[in-house]
Amino acid sequence: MSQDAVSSPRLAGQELTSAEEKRRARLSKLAAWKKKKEAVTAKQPVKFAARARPVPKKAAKLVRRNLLDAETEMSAPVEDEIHHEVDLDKFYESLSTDKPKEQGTIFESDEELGSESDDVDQVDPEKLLQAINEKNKKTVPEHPPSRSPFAKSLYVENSAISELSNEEVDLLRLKDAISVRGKTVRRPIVAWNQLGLPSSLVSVLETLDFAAPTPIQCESLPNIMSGRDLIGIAKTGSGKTLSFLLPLFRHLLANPASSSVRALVMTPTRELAMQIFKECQLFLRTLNLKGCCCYGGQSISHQIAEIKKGCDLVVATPGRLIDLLCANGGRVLRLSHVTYLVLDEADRMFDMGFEPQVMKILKVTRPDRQTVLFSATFPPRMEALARRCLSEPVEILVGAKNLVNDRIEQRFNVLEDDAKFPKLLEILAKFKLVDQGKVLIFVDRQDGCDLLANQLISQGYPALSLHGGKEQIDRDGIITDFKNNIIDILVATSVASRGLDVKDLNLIVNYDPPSHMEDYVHRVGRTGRAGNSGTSVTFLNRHQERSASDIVKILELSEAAVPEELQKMATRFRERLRKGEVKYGSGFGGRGLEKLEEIREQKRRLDNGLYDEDEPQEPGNEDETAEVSSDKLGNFQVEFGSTKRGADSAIYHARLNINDLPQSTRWHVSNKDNINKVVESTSTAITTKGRYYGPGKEPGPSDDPKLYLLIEGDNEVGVRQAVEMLRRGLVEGLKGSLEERKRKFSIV
Ligand SMILES: Nc1ncnc2c1ncn2[C@@H]1O[C@H](COP(=O)(O)OP(=O)(O)OP(=O)(O)O)[C@@H](O)[C@H]1O
Repeated sequence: MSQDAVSSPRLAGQELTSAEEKRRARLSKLAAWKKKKEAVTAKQPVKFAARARPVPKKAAKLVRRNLLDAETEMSAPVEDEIHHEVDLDKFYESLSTDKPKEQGTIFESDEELGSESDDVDQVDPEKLLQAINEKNKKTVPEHPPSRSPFAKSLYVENSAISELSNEEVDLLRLKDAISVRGKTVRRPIVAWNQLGLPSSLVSVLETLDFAAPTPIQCESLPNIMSGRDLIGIAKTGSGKTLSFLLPLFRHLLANPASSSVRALVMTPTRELAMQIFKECQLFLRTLNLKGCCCYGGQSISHQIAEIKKGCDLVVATPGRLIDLLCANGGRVLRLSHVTYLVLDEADRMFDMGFEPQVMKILKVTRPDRQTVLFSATFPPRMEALARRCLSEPVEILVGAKNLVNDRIEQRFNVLEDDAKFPKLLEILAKFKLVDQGKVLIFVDRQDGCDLLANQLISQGYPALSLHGGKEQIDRDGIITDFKNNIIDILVATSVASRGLDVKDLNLIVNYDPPSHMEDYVHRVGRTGRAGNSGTSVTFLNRHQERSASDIVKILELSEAAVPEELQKMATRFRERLRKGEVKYGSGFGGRGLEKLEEIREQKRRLDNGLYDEDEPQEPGNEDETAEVSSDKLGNFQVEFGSTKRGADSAIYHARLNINDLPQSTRWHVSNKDNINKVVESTSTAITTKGRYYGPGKEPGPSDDPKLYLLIEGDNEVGVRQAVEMLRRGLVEGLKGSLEERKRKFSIV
């Protein structure tokens, strides 16, 4: 497709000159979109298939909304939970005006931004790449950090704890399989009253009515309240949130009020940010403090207004936080007074693409701040990165890393794909006979998510679906409805796997097994929380031996029983390992385990014909580093376009040529996990097309084209976001190749 075929998001024939004109055009586009959506919504007849059981009135209404969402959402502007929704749009705007980008414009709302995507397709791909790189170099406005003294050592050990012998302390830790590391680690407490809290915080704890602290709280609270940086790893549902919130509010109380934000909690997802902020409410009310929750998909102007009123605490996702920090030249939000910082679900936070954002944010907080980091899973590769943000941290590990809570009964069904739905119905029927609790069903794709929810509805099980392709307002509403018992079955992608704390959620079904084992731990960890028990059922087909092998490893590490069938699959997989047919590796670390993902990916690529015989098949073995130079970036060619689908709708696409990139970079950008993340976040479909042609080879007129990724979506914003995410993967891949090269040449 040529550049001429590129669709322009501009209104035809109009040359928009002023920002105000452009703004009006965006608003009118948005209004047209909304009108269209309303019209579609009003027209859709809602049909329910024969019901096996009556559907409650309110639930039926919600289910109807769910159905309608599934039908209309494709035309909605899609935003992801963490990404640069505002940044990217600002960037597009800067391209269209061809002026140096001003830092920190205040935008009207995210919706407006979502529809703003001028002119980028008019730009030469190389210029585009160059400009995106420029954007990435953009710095968050810095302000001199506050130098006013603050107190962080706020803990005096209770005499009952001091009197314990070292052996008694060891025994306490042994009981809960706790390991601690670090200089002068505090002894654990065993009761709330050993924390020496001020009466206002005691009254909050009384309201919460938690009889005793959980193991992670026992260990982390004395250390954090002593002012130490801390890495806390504990199972899902073990009370990590209070482990960082209680010291946070203790810290705020102990230090003088300020007109600036003093404490910051960063979380990877919007849902988690909302949930944590909800947990803050009781503290904020009781202590007469102010907080603000900032995440994408919500009106930024509302958040700006809240911040301007003055906030002691901000709970935020990194992408939106950066937007706020840049807004109005840095005059809206400053973090130069932040003395207490939390990174929740830290491993995800450092996951692909988010590290630079987190680092930028950390850079504009006080360097002498206290930083704490919590997660249930923490792959070894994240540790070094995390340590860069903390100073001499105490490390607390409750139980073994990456293990499933032992209050969760883990069941497995090995079955053919077409037997999955009948089995699900059977499980639901049995569950509903004996349990009034809620059910969360995980699938791996957004379309599968809507489909399964609708299939369940047709069988008389009112269900909602939740995934990254839904508008934020719907996502919020769906979670609220699920939490408030309006609906008791939720079908979701892994967007709901982390942090979600829903009472009486007693059954998790992995309708599709998760691709990462960390994700397995988080998914099943939505049940069996706060000392309750729960059940998880995971469906696998007999070809998913690798997943079986990983799960068996988790079960073995957790000292849980391993079902015979699963064991057989794992044994078969390990047998193939021994024969050298596959190599092993997994998210659970260990030097020999690192490469599994790559090997799986390599096989998939071979199956898909991504390599030809001329090309070395083991990534990293060949010396391709000579290829890696900055001018290689010029090969990152993107072609945007659209095809009309009807009078007023179109399918948007982008074609990203990857054939001529270095092999490991191509690998990095197009590996399954990366693609899944992008698809999940942007509601696009991504397919590998064409065929690989080695250096110097070109396709003939009747040959398949060179290898490329085809990104398709119902809205342009999603397609462009997908391209941006892939581009980030590409840059990482290039960096990786260069680092690899450095390593190769520095070892003597
Ligand atoms: N000391 C306690 N006693 C009883 N319940 C508690 C205690 N502390 C926290 N809880 C409750 O336990 C539940 C799980 O806590 P929380 O959400 O903090 O878990 P988590 O470890 O952060 O889980 P995840 O890793 O899945 O995010 C919440 O409903 C919380 O209110």
